[in-house]
Amino acid sequence: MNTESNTQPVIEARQLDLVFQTNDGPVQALKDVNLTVNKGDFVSFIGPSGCGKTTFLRCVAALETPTGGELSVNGMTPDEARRKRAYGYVFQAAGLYPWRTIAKNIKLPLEIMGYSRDEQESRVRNVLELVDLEGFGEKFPWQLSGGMQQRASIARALAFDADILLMDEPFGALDEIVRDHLNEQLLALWTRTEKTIGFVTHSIPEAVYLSTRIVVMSPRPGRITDIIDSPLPKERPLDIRDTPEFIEVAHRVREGLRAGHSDD
Ligand SMILES: Nc1ncnc2c1ncn2[C@@H]1O[C@H](COP(=O)(O)OP(=O)(O)OP(=O)(O)O)[C@@H](O)[C@H]1O
Repeated sequence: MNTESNTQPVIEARQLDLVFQTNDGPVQALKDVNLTVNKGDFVSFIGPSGCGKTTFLRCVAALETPTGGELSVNGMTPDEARRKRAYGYVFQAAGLYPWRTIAKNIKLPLEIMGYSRDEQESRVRNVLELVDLEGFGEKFPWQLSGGMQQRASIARALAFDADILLMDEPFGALDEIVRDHLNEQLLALWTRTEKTIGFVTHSIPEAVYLSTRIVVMSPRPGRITDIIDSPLPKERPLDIRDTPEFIEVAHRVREGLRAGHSDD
């Protein structure tokens, strides 16, 4: 693999702050967040509820505006990056329209953007194949299992072929066996497409299994307590979770989470 492409910054946050003004006073959701995500990284954000994981992802997607510091996405402001369709966003709930088929759900943003019919068709075929849902385009969301719906929503996020994929706890609501399977498929997709992925999770094994870097966060105010570069190889069968290397990384994440708590 080309190591140069690995050090090309895609997301850069410097001294990022975000304070929400609420009726109960200001809430500091992010404080002094410094992070560089390089091209092709798989970065997980882990931390207790309220530590700012979603807020950080939403800042990258220009859905929130930081109140301090700097943030760039592909060398642009998040707003510019959004206009250039630099990323796809996957939410915790699949969020598919029940009255549209899977193919038509994936097509919707492409229709809005004015892609030709042929282009829409070929993109839908492509992304359905990427998430292993060939042949399901004409089904309605309710005809698919929860895991398949989530894969369809990943397909929709991939339809623009953006090189960044932002995923906010996409598998949080699924049972462990389905989640394991989706984790394997997501890794295969990441290897195949070389996308840069930002992934929010509450699960230590999920973060360690998937990531090249793990960002451990703590709440009140939301900040980064540790950034772990994973020593695990890119090729990861599920049973890598039983190896000493995996257990050691998981241990460090747990320590980071504990350290964040003791500062409360
Ligand atoms: N629009 C908003 N207005 C006011 N406060 C907000 C808003 N969005 C988030 N917050 C607050 O900012 C903090 C960070 O929230 P955020 O959702 O980013 O945390 P999180 O780590 O993603 O949590 P979870 O794991 O529960 O999803 C929390 O204290 C939350 O209540």
